[in-house]
Amino acid sequence: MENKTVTHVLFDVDGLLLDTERLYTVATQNVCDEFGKQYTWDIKKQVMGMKESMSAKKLVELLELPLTVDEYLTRIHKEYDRLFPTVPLLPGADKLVRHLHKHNVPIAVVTGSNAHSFELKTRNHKEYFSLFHHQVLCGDDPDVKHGKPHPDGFQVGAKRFNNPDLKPENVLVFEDAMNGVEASHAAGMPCVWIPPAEQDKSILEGKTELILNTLEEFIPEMFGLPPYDS
Ligand SMILES: O=c1[nH]cc([C@@H]2O[C@H](COP(=O)(O)O)[C@@H](O)[C@H]2O)c(=O)[nH]1
Ligand SMILES: [Mg+2]
Repeated sequence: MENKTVTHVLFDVDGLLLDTERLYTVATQNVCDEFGKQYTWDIKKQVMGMKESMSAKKLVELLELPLTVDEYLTRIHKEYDRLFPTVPLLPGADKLVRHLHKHNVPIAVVTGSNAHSFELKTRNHKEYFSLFHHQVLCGDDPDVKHGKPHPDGFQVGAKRFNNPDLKPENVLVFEDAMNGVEASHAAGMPCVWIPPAEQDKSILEGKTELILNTLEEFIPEMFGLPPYDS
C-alpha cells in the first residue's frame, strides 16, 4: 500500500525505537515472582503503550497481585532503575531517524512513559533524542488527558509541530503496540505497525497502512518521504 502524502512523522518509543519491551517483561516478571504469578503475553499485550499509572492499575488487577497500585509502583520502579539505563536502540532506529532529520522532515516522539522513566531510558542516547522536534510524555503531560489507546497523545504530538495547515493524514505514526495503533487510528493518522513476534497480526486489519518486522524494512519513498542515499 502506498501513501505519498506524509510530511511529518511521530515515533513511539518503547519496543519501537528502544529495546525496552524486553526489559518491561523482565521487570514485571521479577515483581510477579514474589507472588508466584506469570506475566503472560495475553496480559502484556493489553497494557503495552498505556500511561504508566494506567498500566500499573490494570496489571495489579489482571495479575491479581496482593498489592496496592502504589506498592506495585514502588517495586517496579526499583526494577526500572536497574534495567533501563543500558537499553540499546532497536535495528533501523538510528538510520531512519538520522535520515529524516538530515532531510529536514519534522519528527517527534509520543510515548506512554512519564518524565522519570523517559530520563532513565534515554540517559545513554541524549544526542539521538535531541534530533526530535519535541517529545510528548503521555505519563505526565498536562495536555494528554487520556493515554493510548485514546488519540490524545498523537493529537498533541501533531499540534506541537506548530503548523496550522498540518492534517492528521499527513502525519505518519510508527508503533509496536496494539494500544498505539488504536490511538493513531482514532487520531486519523496512517500507521506503520512493527508488532512483537508473539502478536496476532490480523487483529487490527484496516487500522494500519503497513506491517513490518523491523524498522530496517521501511522504504521512505513509499510514503512520499526522501529515499535513503543507498
Ligand atoms: O510490559 C509492559 N510494556 C509496556 C508498558 C507501558 O507501556 C508504555 C510503553 O510506552 P510507548 O508508548 O513508548 O511504547 C510504558 O511506558 C508503560 O507505561 C507496561 O506497563 N508494561
Ligand atoms: Mg511501544
